[in-house]
Amino acid sequence: MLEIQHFRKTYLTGFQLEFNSLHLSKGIHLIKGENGSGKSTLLKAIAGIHGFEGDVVLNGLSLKKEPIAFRKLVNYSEAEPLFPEFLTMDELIAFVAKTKKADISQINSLKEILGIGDFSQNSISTYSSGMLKKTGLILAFLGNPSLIILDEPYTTIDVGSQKRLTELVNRELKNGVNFLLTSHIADFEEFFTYDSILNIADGTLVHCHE
Ligand SMILES: Nc1ncnc2c1ncn2[C@@H]1O[C@H](COP(=O)(O)OP(=O)(O)OP(=O)(O)O)[C@@H](O)[C@H]1O
Repeated sequence: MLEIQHFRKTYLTGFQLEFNSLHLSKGIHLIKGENGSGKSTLLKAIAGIHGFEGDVVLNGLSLKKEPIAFRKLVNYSEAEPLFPEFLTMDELIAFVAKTKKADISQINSLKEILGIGDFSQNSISTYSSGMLKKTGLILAFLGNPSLIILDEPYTTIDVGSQKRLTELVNRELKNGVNFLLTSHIADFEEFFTYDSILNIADGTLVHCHE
């Protein structure tokens, strides 16, 4: 499903993440690592959000050679999402739904699963951290992505929403969607049957088990 070749990302601060190759099969994969180890850095690179050396290939499509087609297949939810404060969730959803070709029934279903209610009509400036996270999560499921990247999806959302999010991920897995996740929650590894677990430490990435 996903191939990463000759990956290197260096920040001006001196932090570097580097590995030669990674192959992930279809399914769901977990990336673990201590604070500051580089999990978000890797996810943002795979999502095509920031530059890096090397290439990422999803279902045969190269991020470097076919960036627009690649990005159409990948959806991403940030660990701590930030959105323009003057917009409402509904306006953000409408914009992303258009680019991702999502229909109204999918939007309504995602809003119900995450317990949004009428809150989506309010401007983002009024949102709690949980509501901000839910906004990012809804955007990440819109359309028909091949890969959904969720960075710390369970942080800040309530227990009921966590449970329904787990059911949603499992449902989409059955529909053939692939997932790449990170989490700090201790019992998170029990939530899913992972196809592989990876660990980032000392500036590199290794498979823990498959
Ligand atoms: N835009 C940036 N510019 C410079 N350094 C950065 C930038 N983003 C991240 N870093 C640094 O890169 C390293 C890895 O950060 P990253 O956010 O990828 O870690 P993480 O594993 O996701 O951490 P956490 O578990 O705390 O979310 C850290 O040392 C961080 O300070």
